[in-house]
Amino acid sequence: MPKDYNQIVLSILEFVGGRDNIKQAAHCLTRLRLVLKDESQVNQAQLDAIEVVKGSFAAAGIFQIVIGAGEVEKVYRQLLQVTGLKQATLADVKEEGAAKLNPVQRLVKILSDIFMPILPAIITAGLLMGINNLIGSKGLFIDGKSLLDAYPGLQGTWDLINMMANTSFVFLPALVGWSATKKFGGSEILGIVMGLLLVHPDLLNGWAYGKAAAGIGGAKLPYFNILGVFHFEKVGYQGQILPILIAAYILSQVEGWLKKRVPAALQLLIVPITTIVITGVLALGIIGPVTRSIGTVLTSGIVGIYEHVPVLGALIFGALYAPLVITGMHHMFIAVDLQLIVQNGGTFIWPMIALSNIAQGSAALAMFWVAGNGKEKSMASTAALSAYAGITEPAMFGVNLRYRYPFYAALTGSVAAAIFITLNRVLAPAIGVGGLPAFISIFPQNIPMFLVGMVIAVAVPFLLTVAVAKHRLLKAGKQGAAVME
Ligand SMILES: OC[C@H]1O[C@H](O[C@H]2O[C@H](CO)[C@@H](O)[C@H](O)[C@H]2O)[C@H](O)[C@@H](O)[C@@H]1O
Repeated sequence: MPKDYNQIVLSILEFVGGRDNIKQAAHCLTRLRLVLKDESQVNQAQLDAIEVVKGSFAAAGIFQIVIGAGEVEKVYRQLLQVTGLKQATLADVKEEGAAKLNPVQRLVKILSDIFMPILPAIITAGLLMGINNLIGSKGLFIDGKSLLDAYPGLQGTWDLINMMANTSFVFLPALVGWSATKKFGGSEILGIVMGLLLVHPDLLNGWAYGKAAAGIGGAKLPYFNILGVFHFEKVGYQGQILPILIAAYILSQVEGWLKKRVPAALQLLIVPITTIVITGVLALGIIGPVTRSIGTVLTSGIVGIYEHVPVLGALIFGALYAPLVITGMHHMFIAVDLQLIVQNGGTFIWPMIALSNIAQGSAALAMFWVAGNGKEKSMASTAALSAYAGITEPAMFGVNLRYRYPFYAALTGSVAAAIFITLNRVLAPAIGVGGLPAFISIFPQNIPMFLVGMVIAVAVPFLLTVAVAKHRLLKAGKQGAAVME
């Protein structure tokens, strides 16, 4: 029987507090996103019981109703018709939602919004680095030798892959500069220039900073001497994110301030050059050195937790990462990962992220195994595949959260795997695909322990989910329905 979308919309309206409680409405691929005046008016139990609703939650100031791909547009169209609300874009709704956040939530959201667009570049680097690791590691395929030692003809290919892999890391400030100025409302091209300035070849390469600062082997820090009055370090910020984040914010402010004051006819002549010179001097003279020190302190703090209370850290992260993905704020961890890679030589966070994603995939796979009907089965298999490739939303919203127990099983597996790899000091030199291919982006000497972690992340959620499903079947004595309740 065809669905009555008019009735569905009327029910949704009733349980979100009526038409008057909705400020704005948009939709994404699977969810209806509402900015509500008062979220306490929502009757969530009744809302979730509506035929097409697969779940609902509030995150980042937006009330999200999971409906599913294809169907959500129909509900949205009907909602606009019934309520007379104006069509809004996701960006409009996000902006409106952000106004409701507290300062910490807002900061997390800003970081997430900045790092999400550069993810493809970073993952490409992680995958290429992984391939290079495999070719260059001794004893991985041949006793005491790397593939490179055994087949020297691979050297040229290895060098080329290495260069491609490094590119996003060496020029990371330019990527962040683009994304951050975009977020802060400045000119993206000036953000890119500012990022490139911070890694200019005339500056001492940032990777050599420690050696030069400590005077190892007679190395010295070079300085800019500005008219004999100011002296500041002539050092680059390769792979660093804090200096460009702050510089991009200041650049956007300076540019915005100037644009409001300089007559339109003179703007191109005056605004970009003044913006770049002011921000460039501040970036190299103050922001860079200060944020380098802040970065060192923050990294030491995170590494300190990892060193002193590894189990607690892994437990919290393993359990909270997936819920954070639900809110969409998880991309801020890219910033933490990058900071750890540059200052700690590797990240212990991203390997846990990959295992958390795998755990969600395995719970969905178990639902595929136990699901009775064709539609549920196909949904669960597609969702599991997607999570194994690093994208967990279909598994979480489409399967695991709908039935809850697979989600808890996935969290249990994620925690167990996170504790295991943390105790075994698994580190990654880069961020790769956070799913089954993740192992190639782990330091070669840590790959065996990471693979054990992967087995845990696959087996625990799968077995737990199947066990609970079978238990429900036994209790209910009928196929399908009990599993899917
Ligand atoms: O943090 C690096 C990872 O980023 C992506 O995964 C994360 O975002 C996905 C989309 O929101 C989400 O489904 C996943 O659970 C998050 O870990 C990327 O897909 C991963 O490959 C990458 O390692």
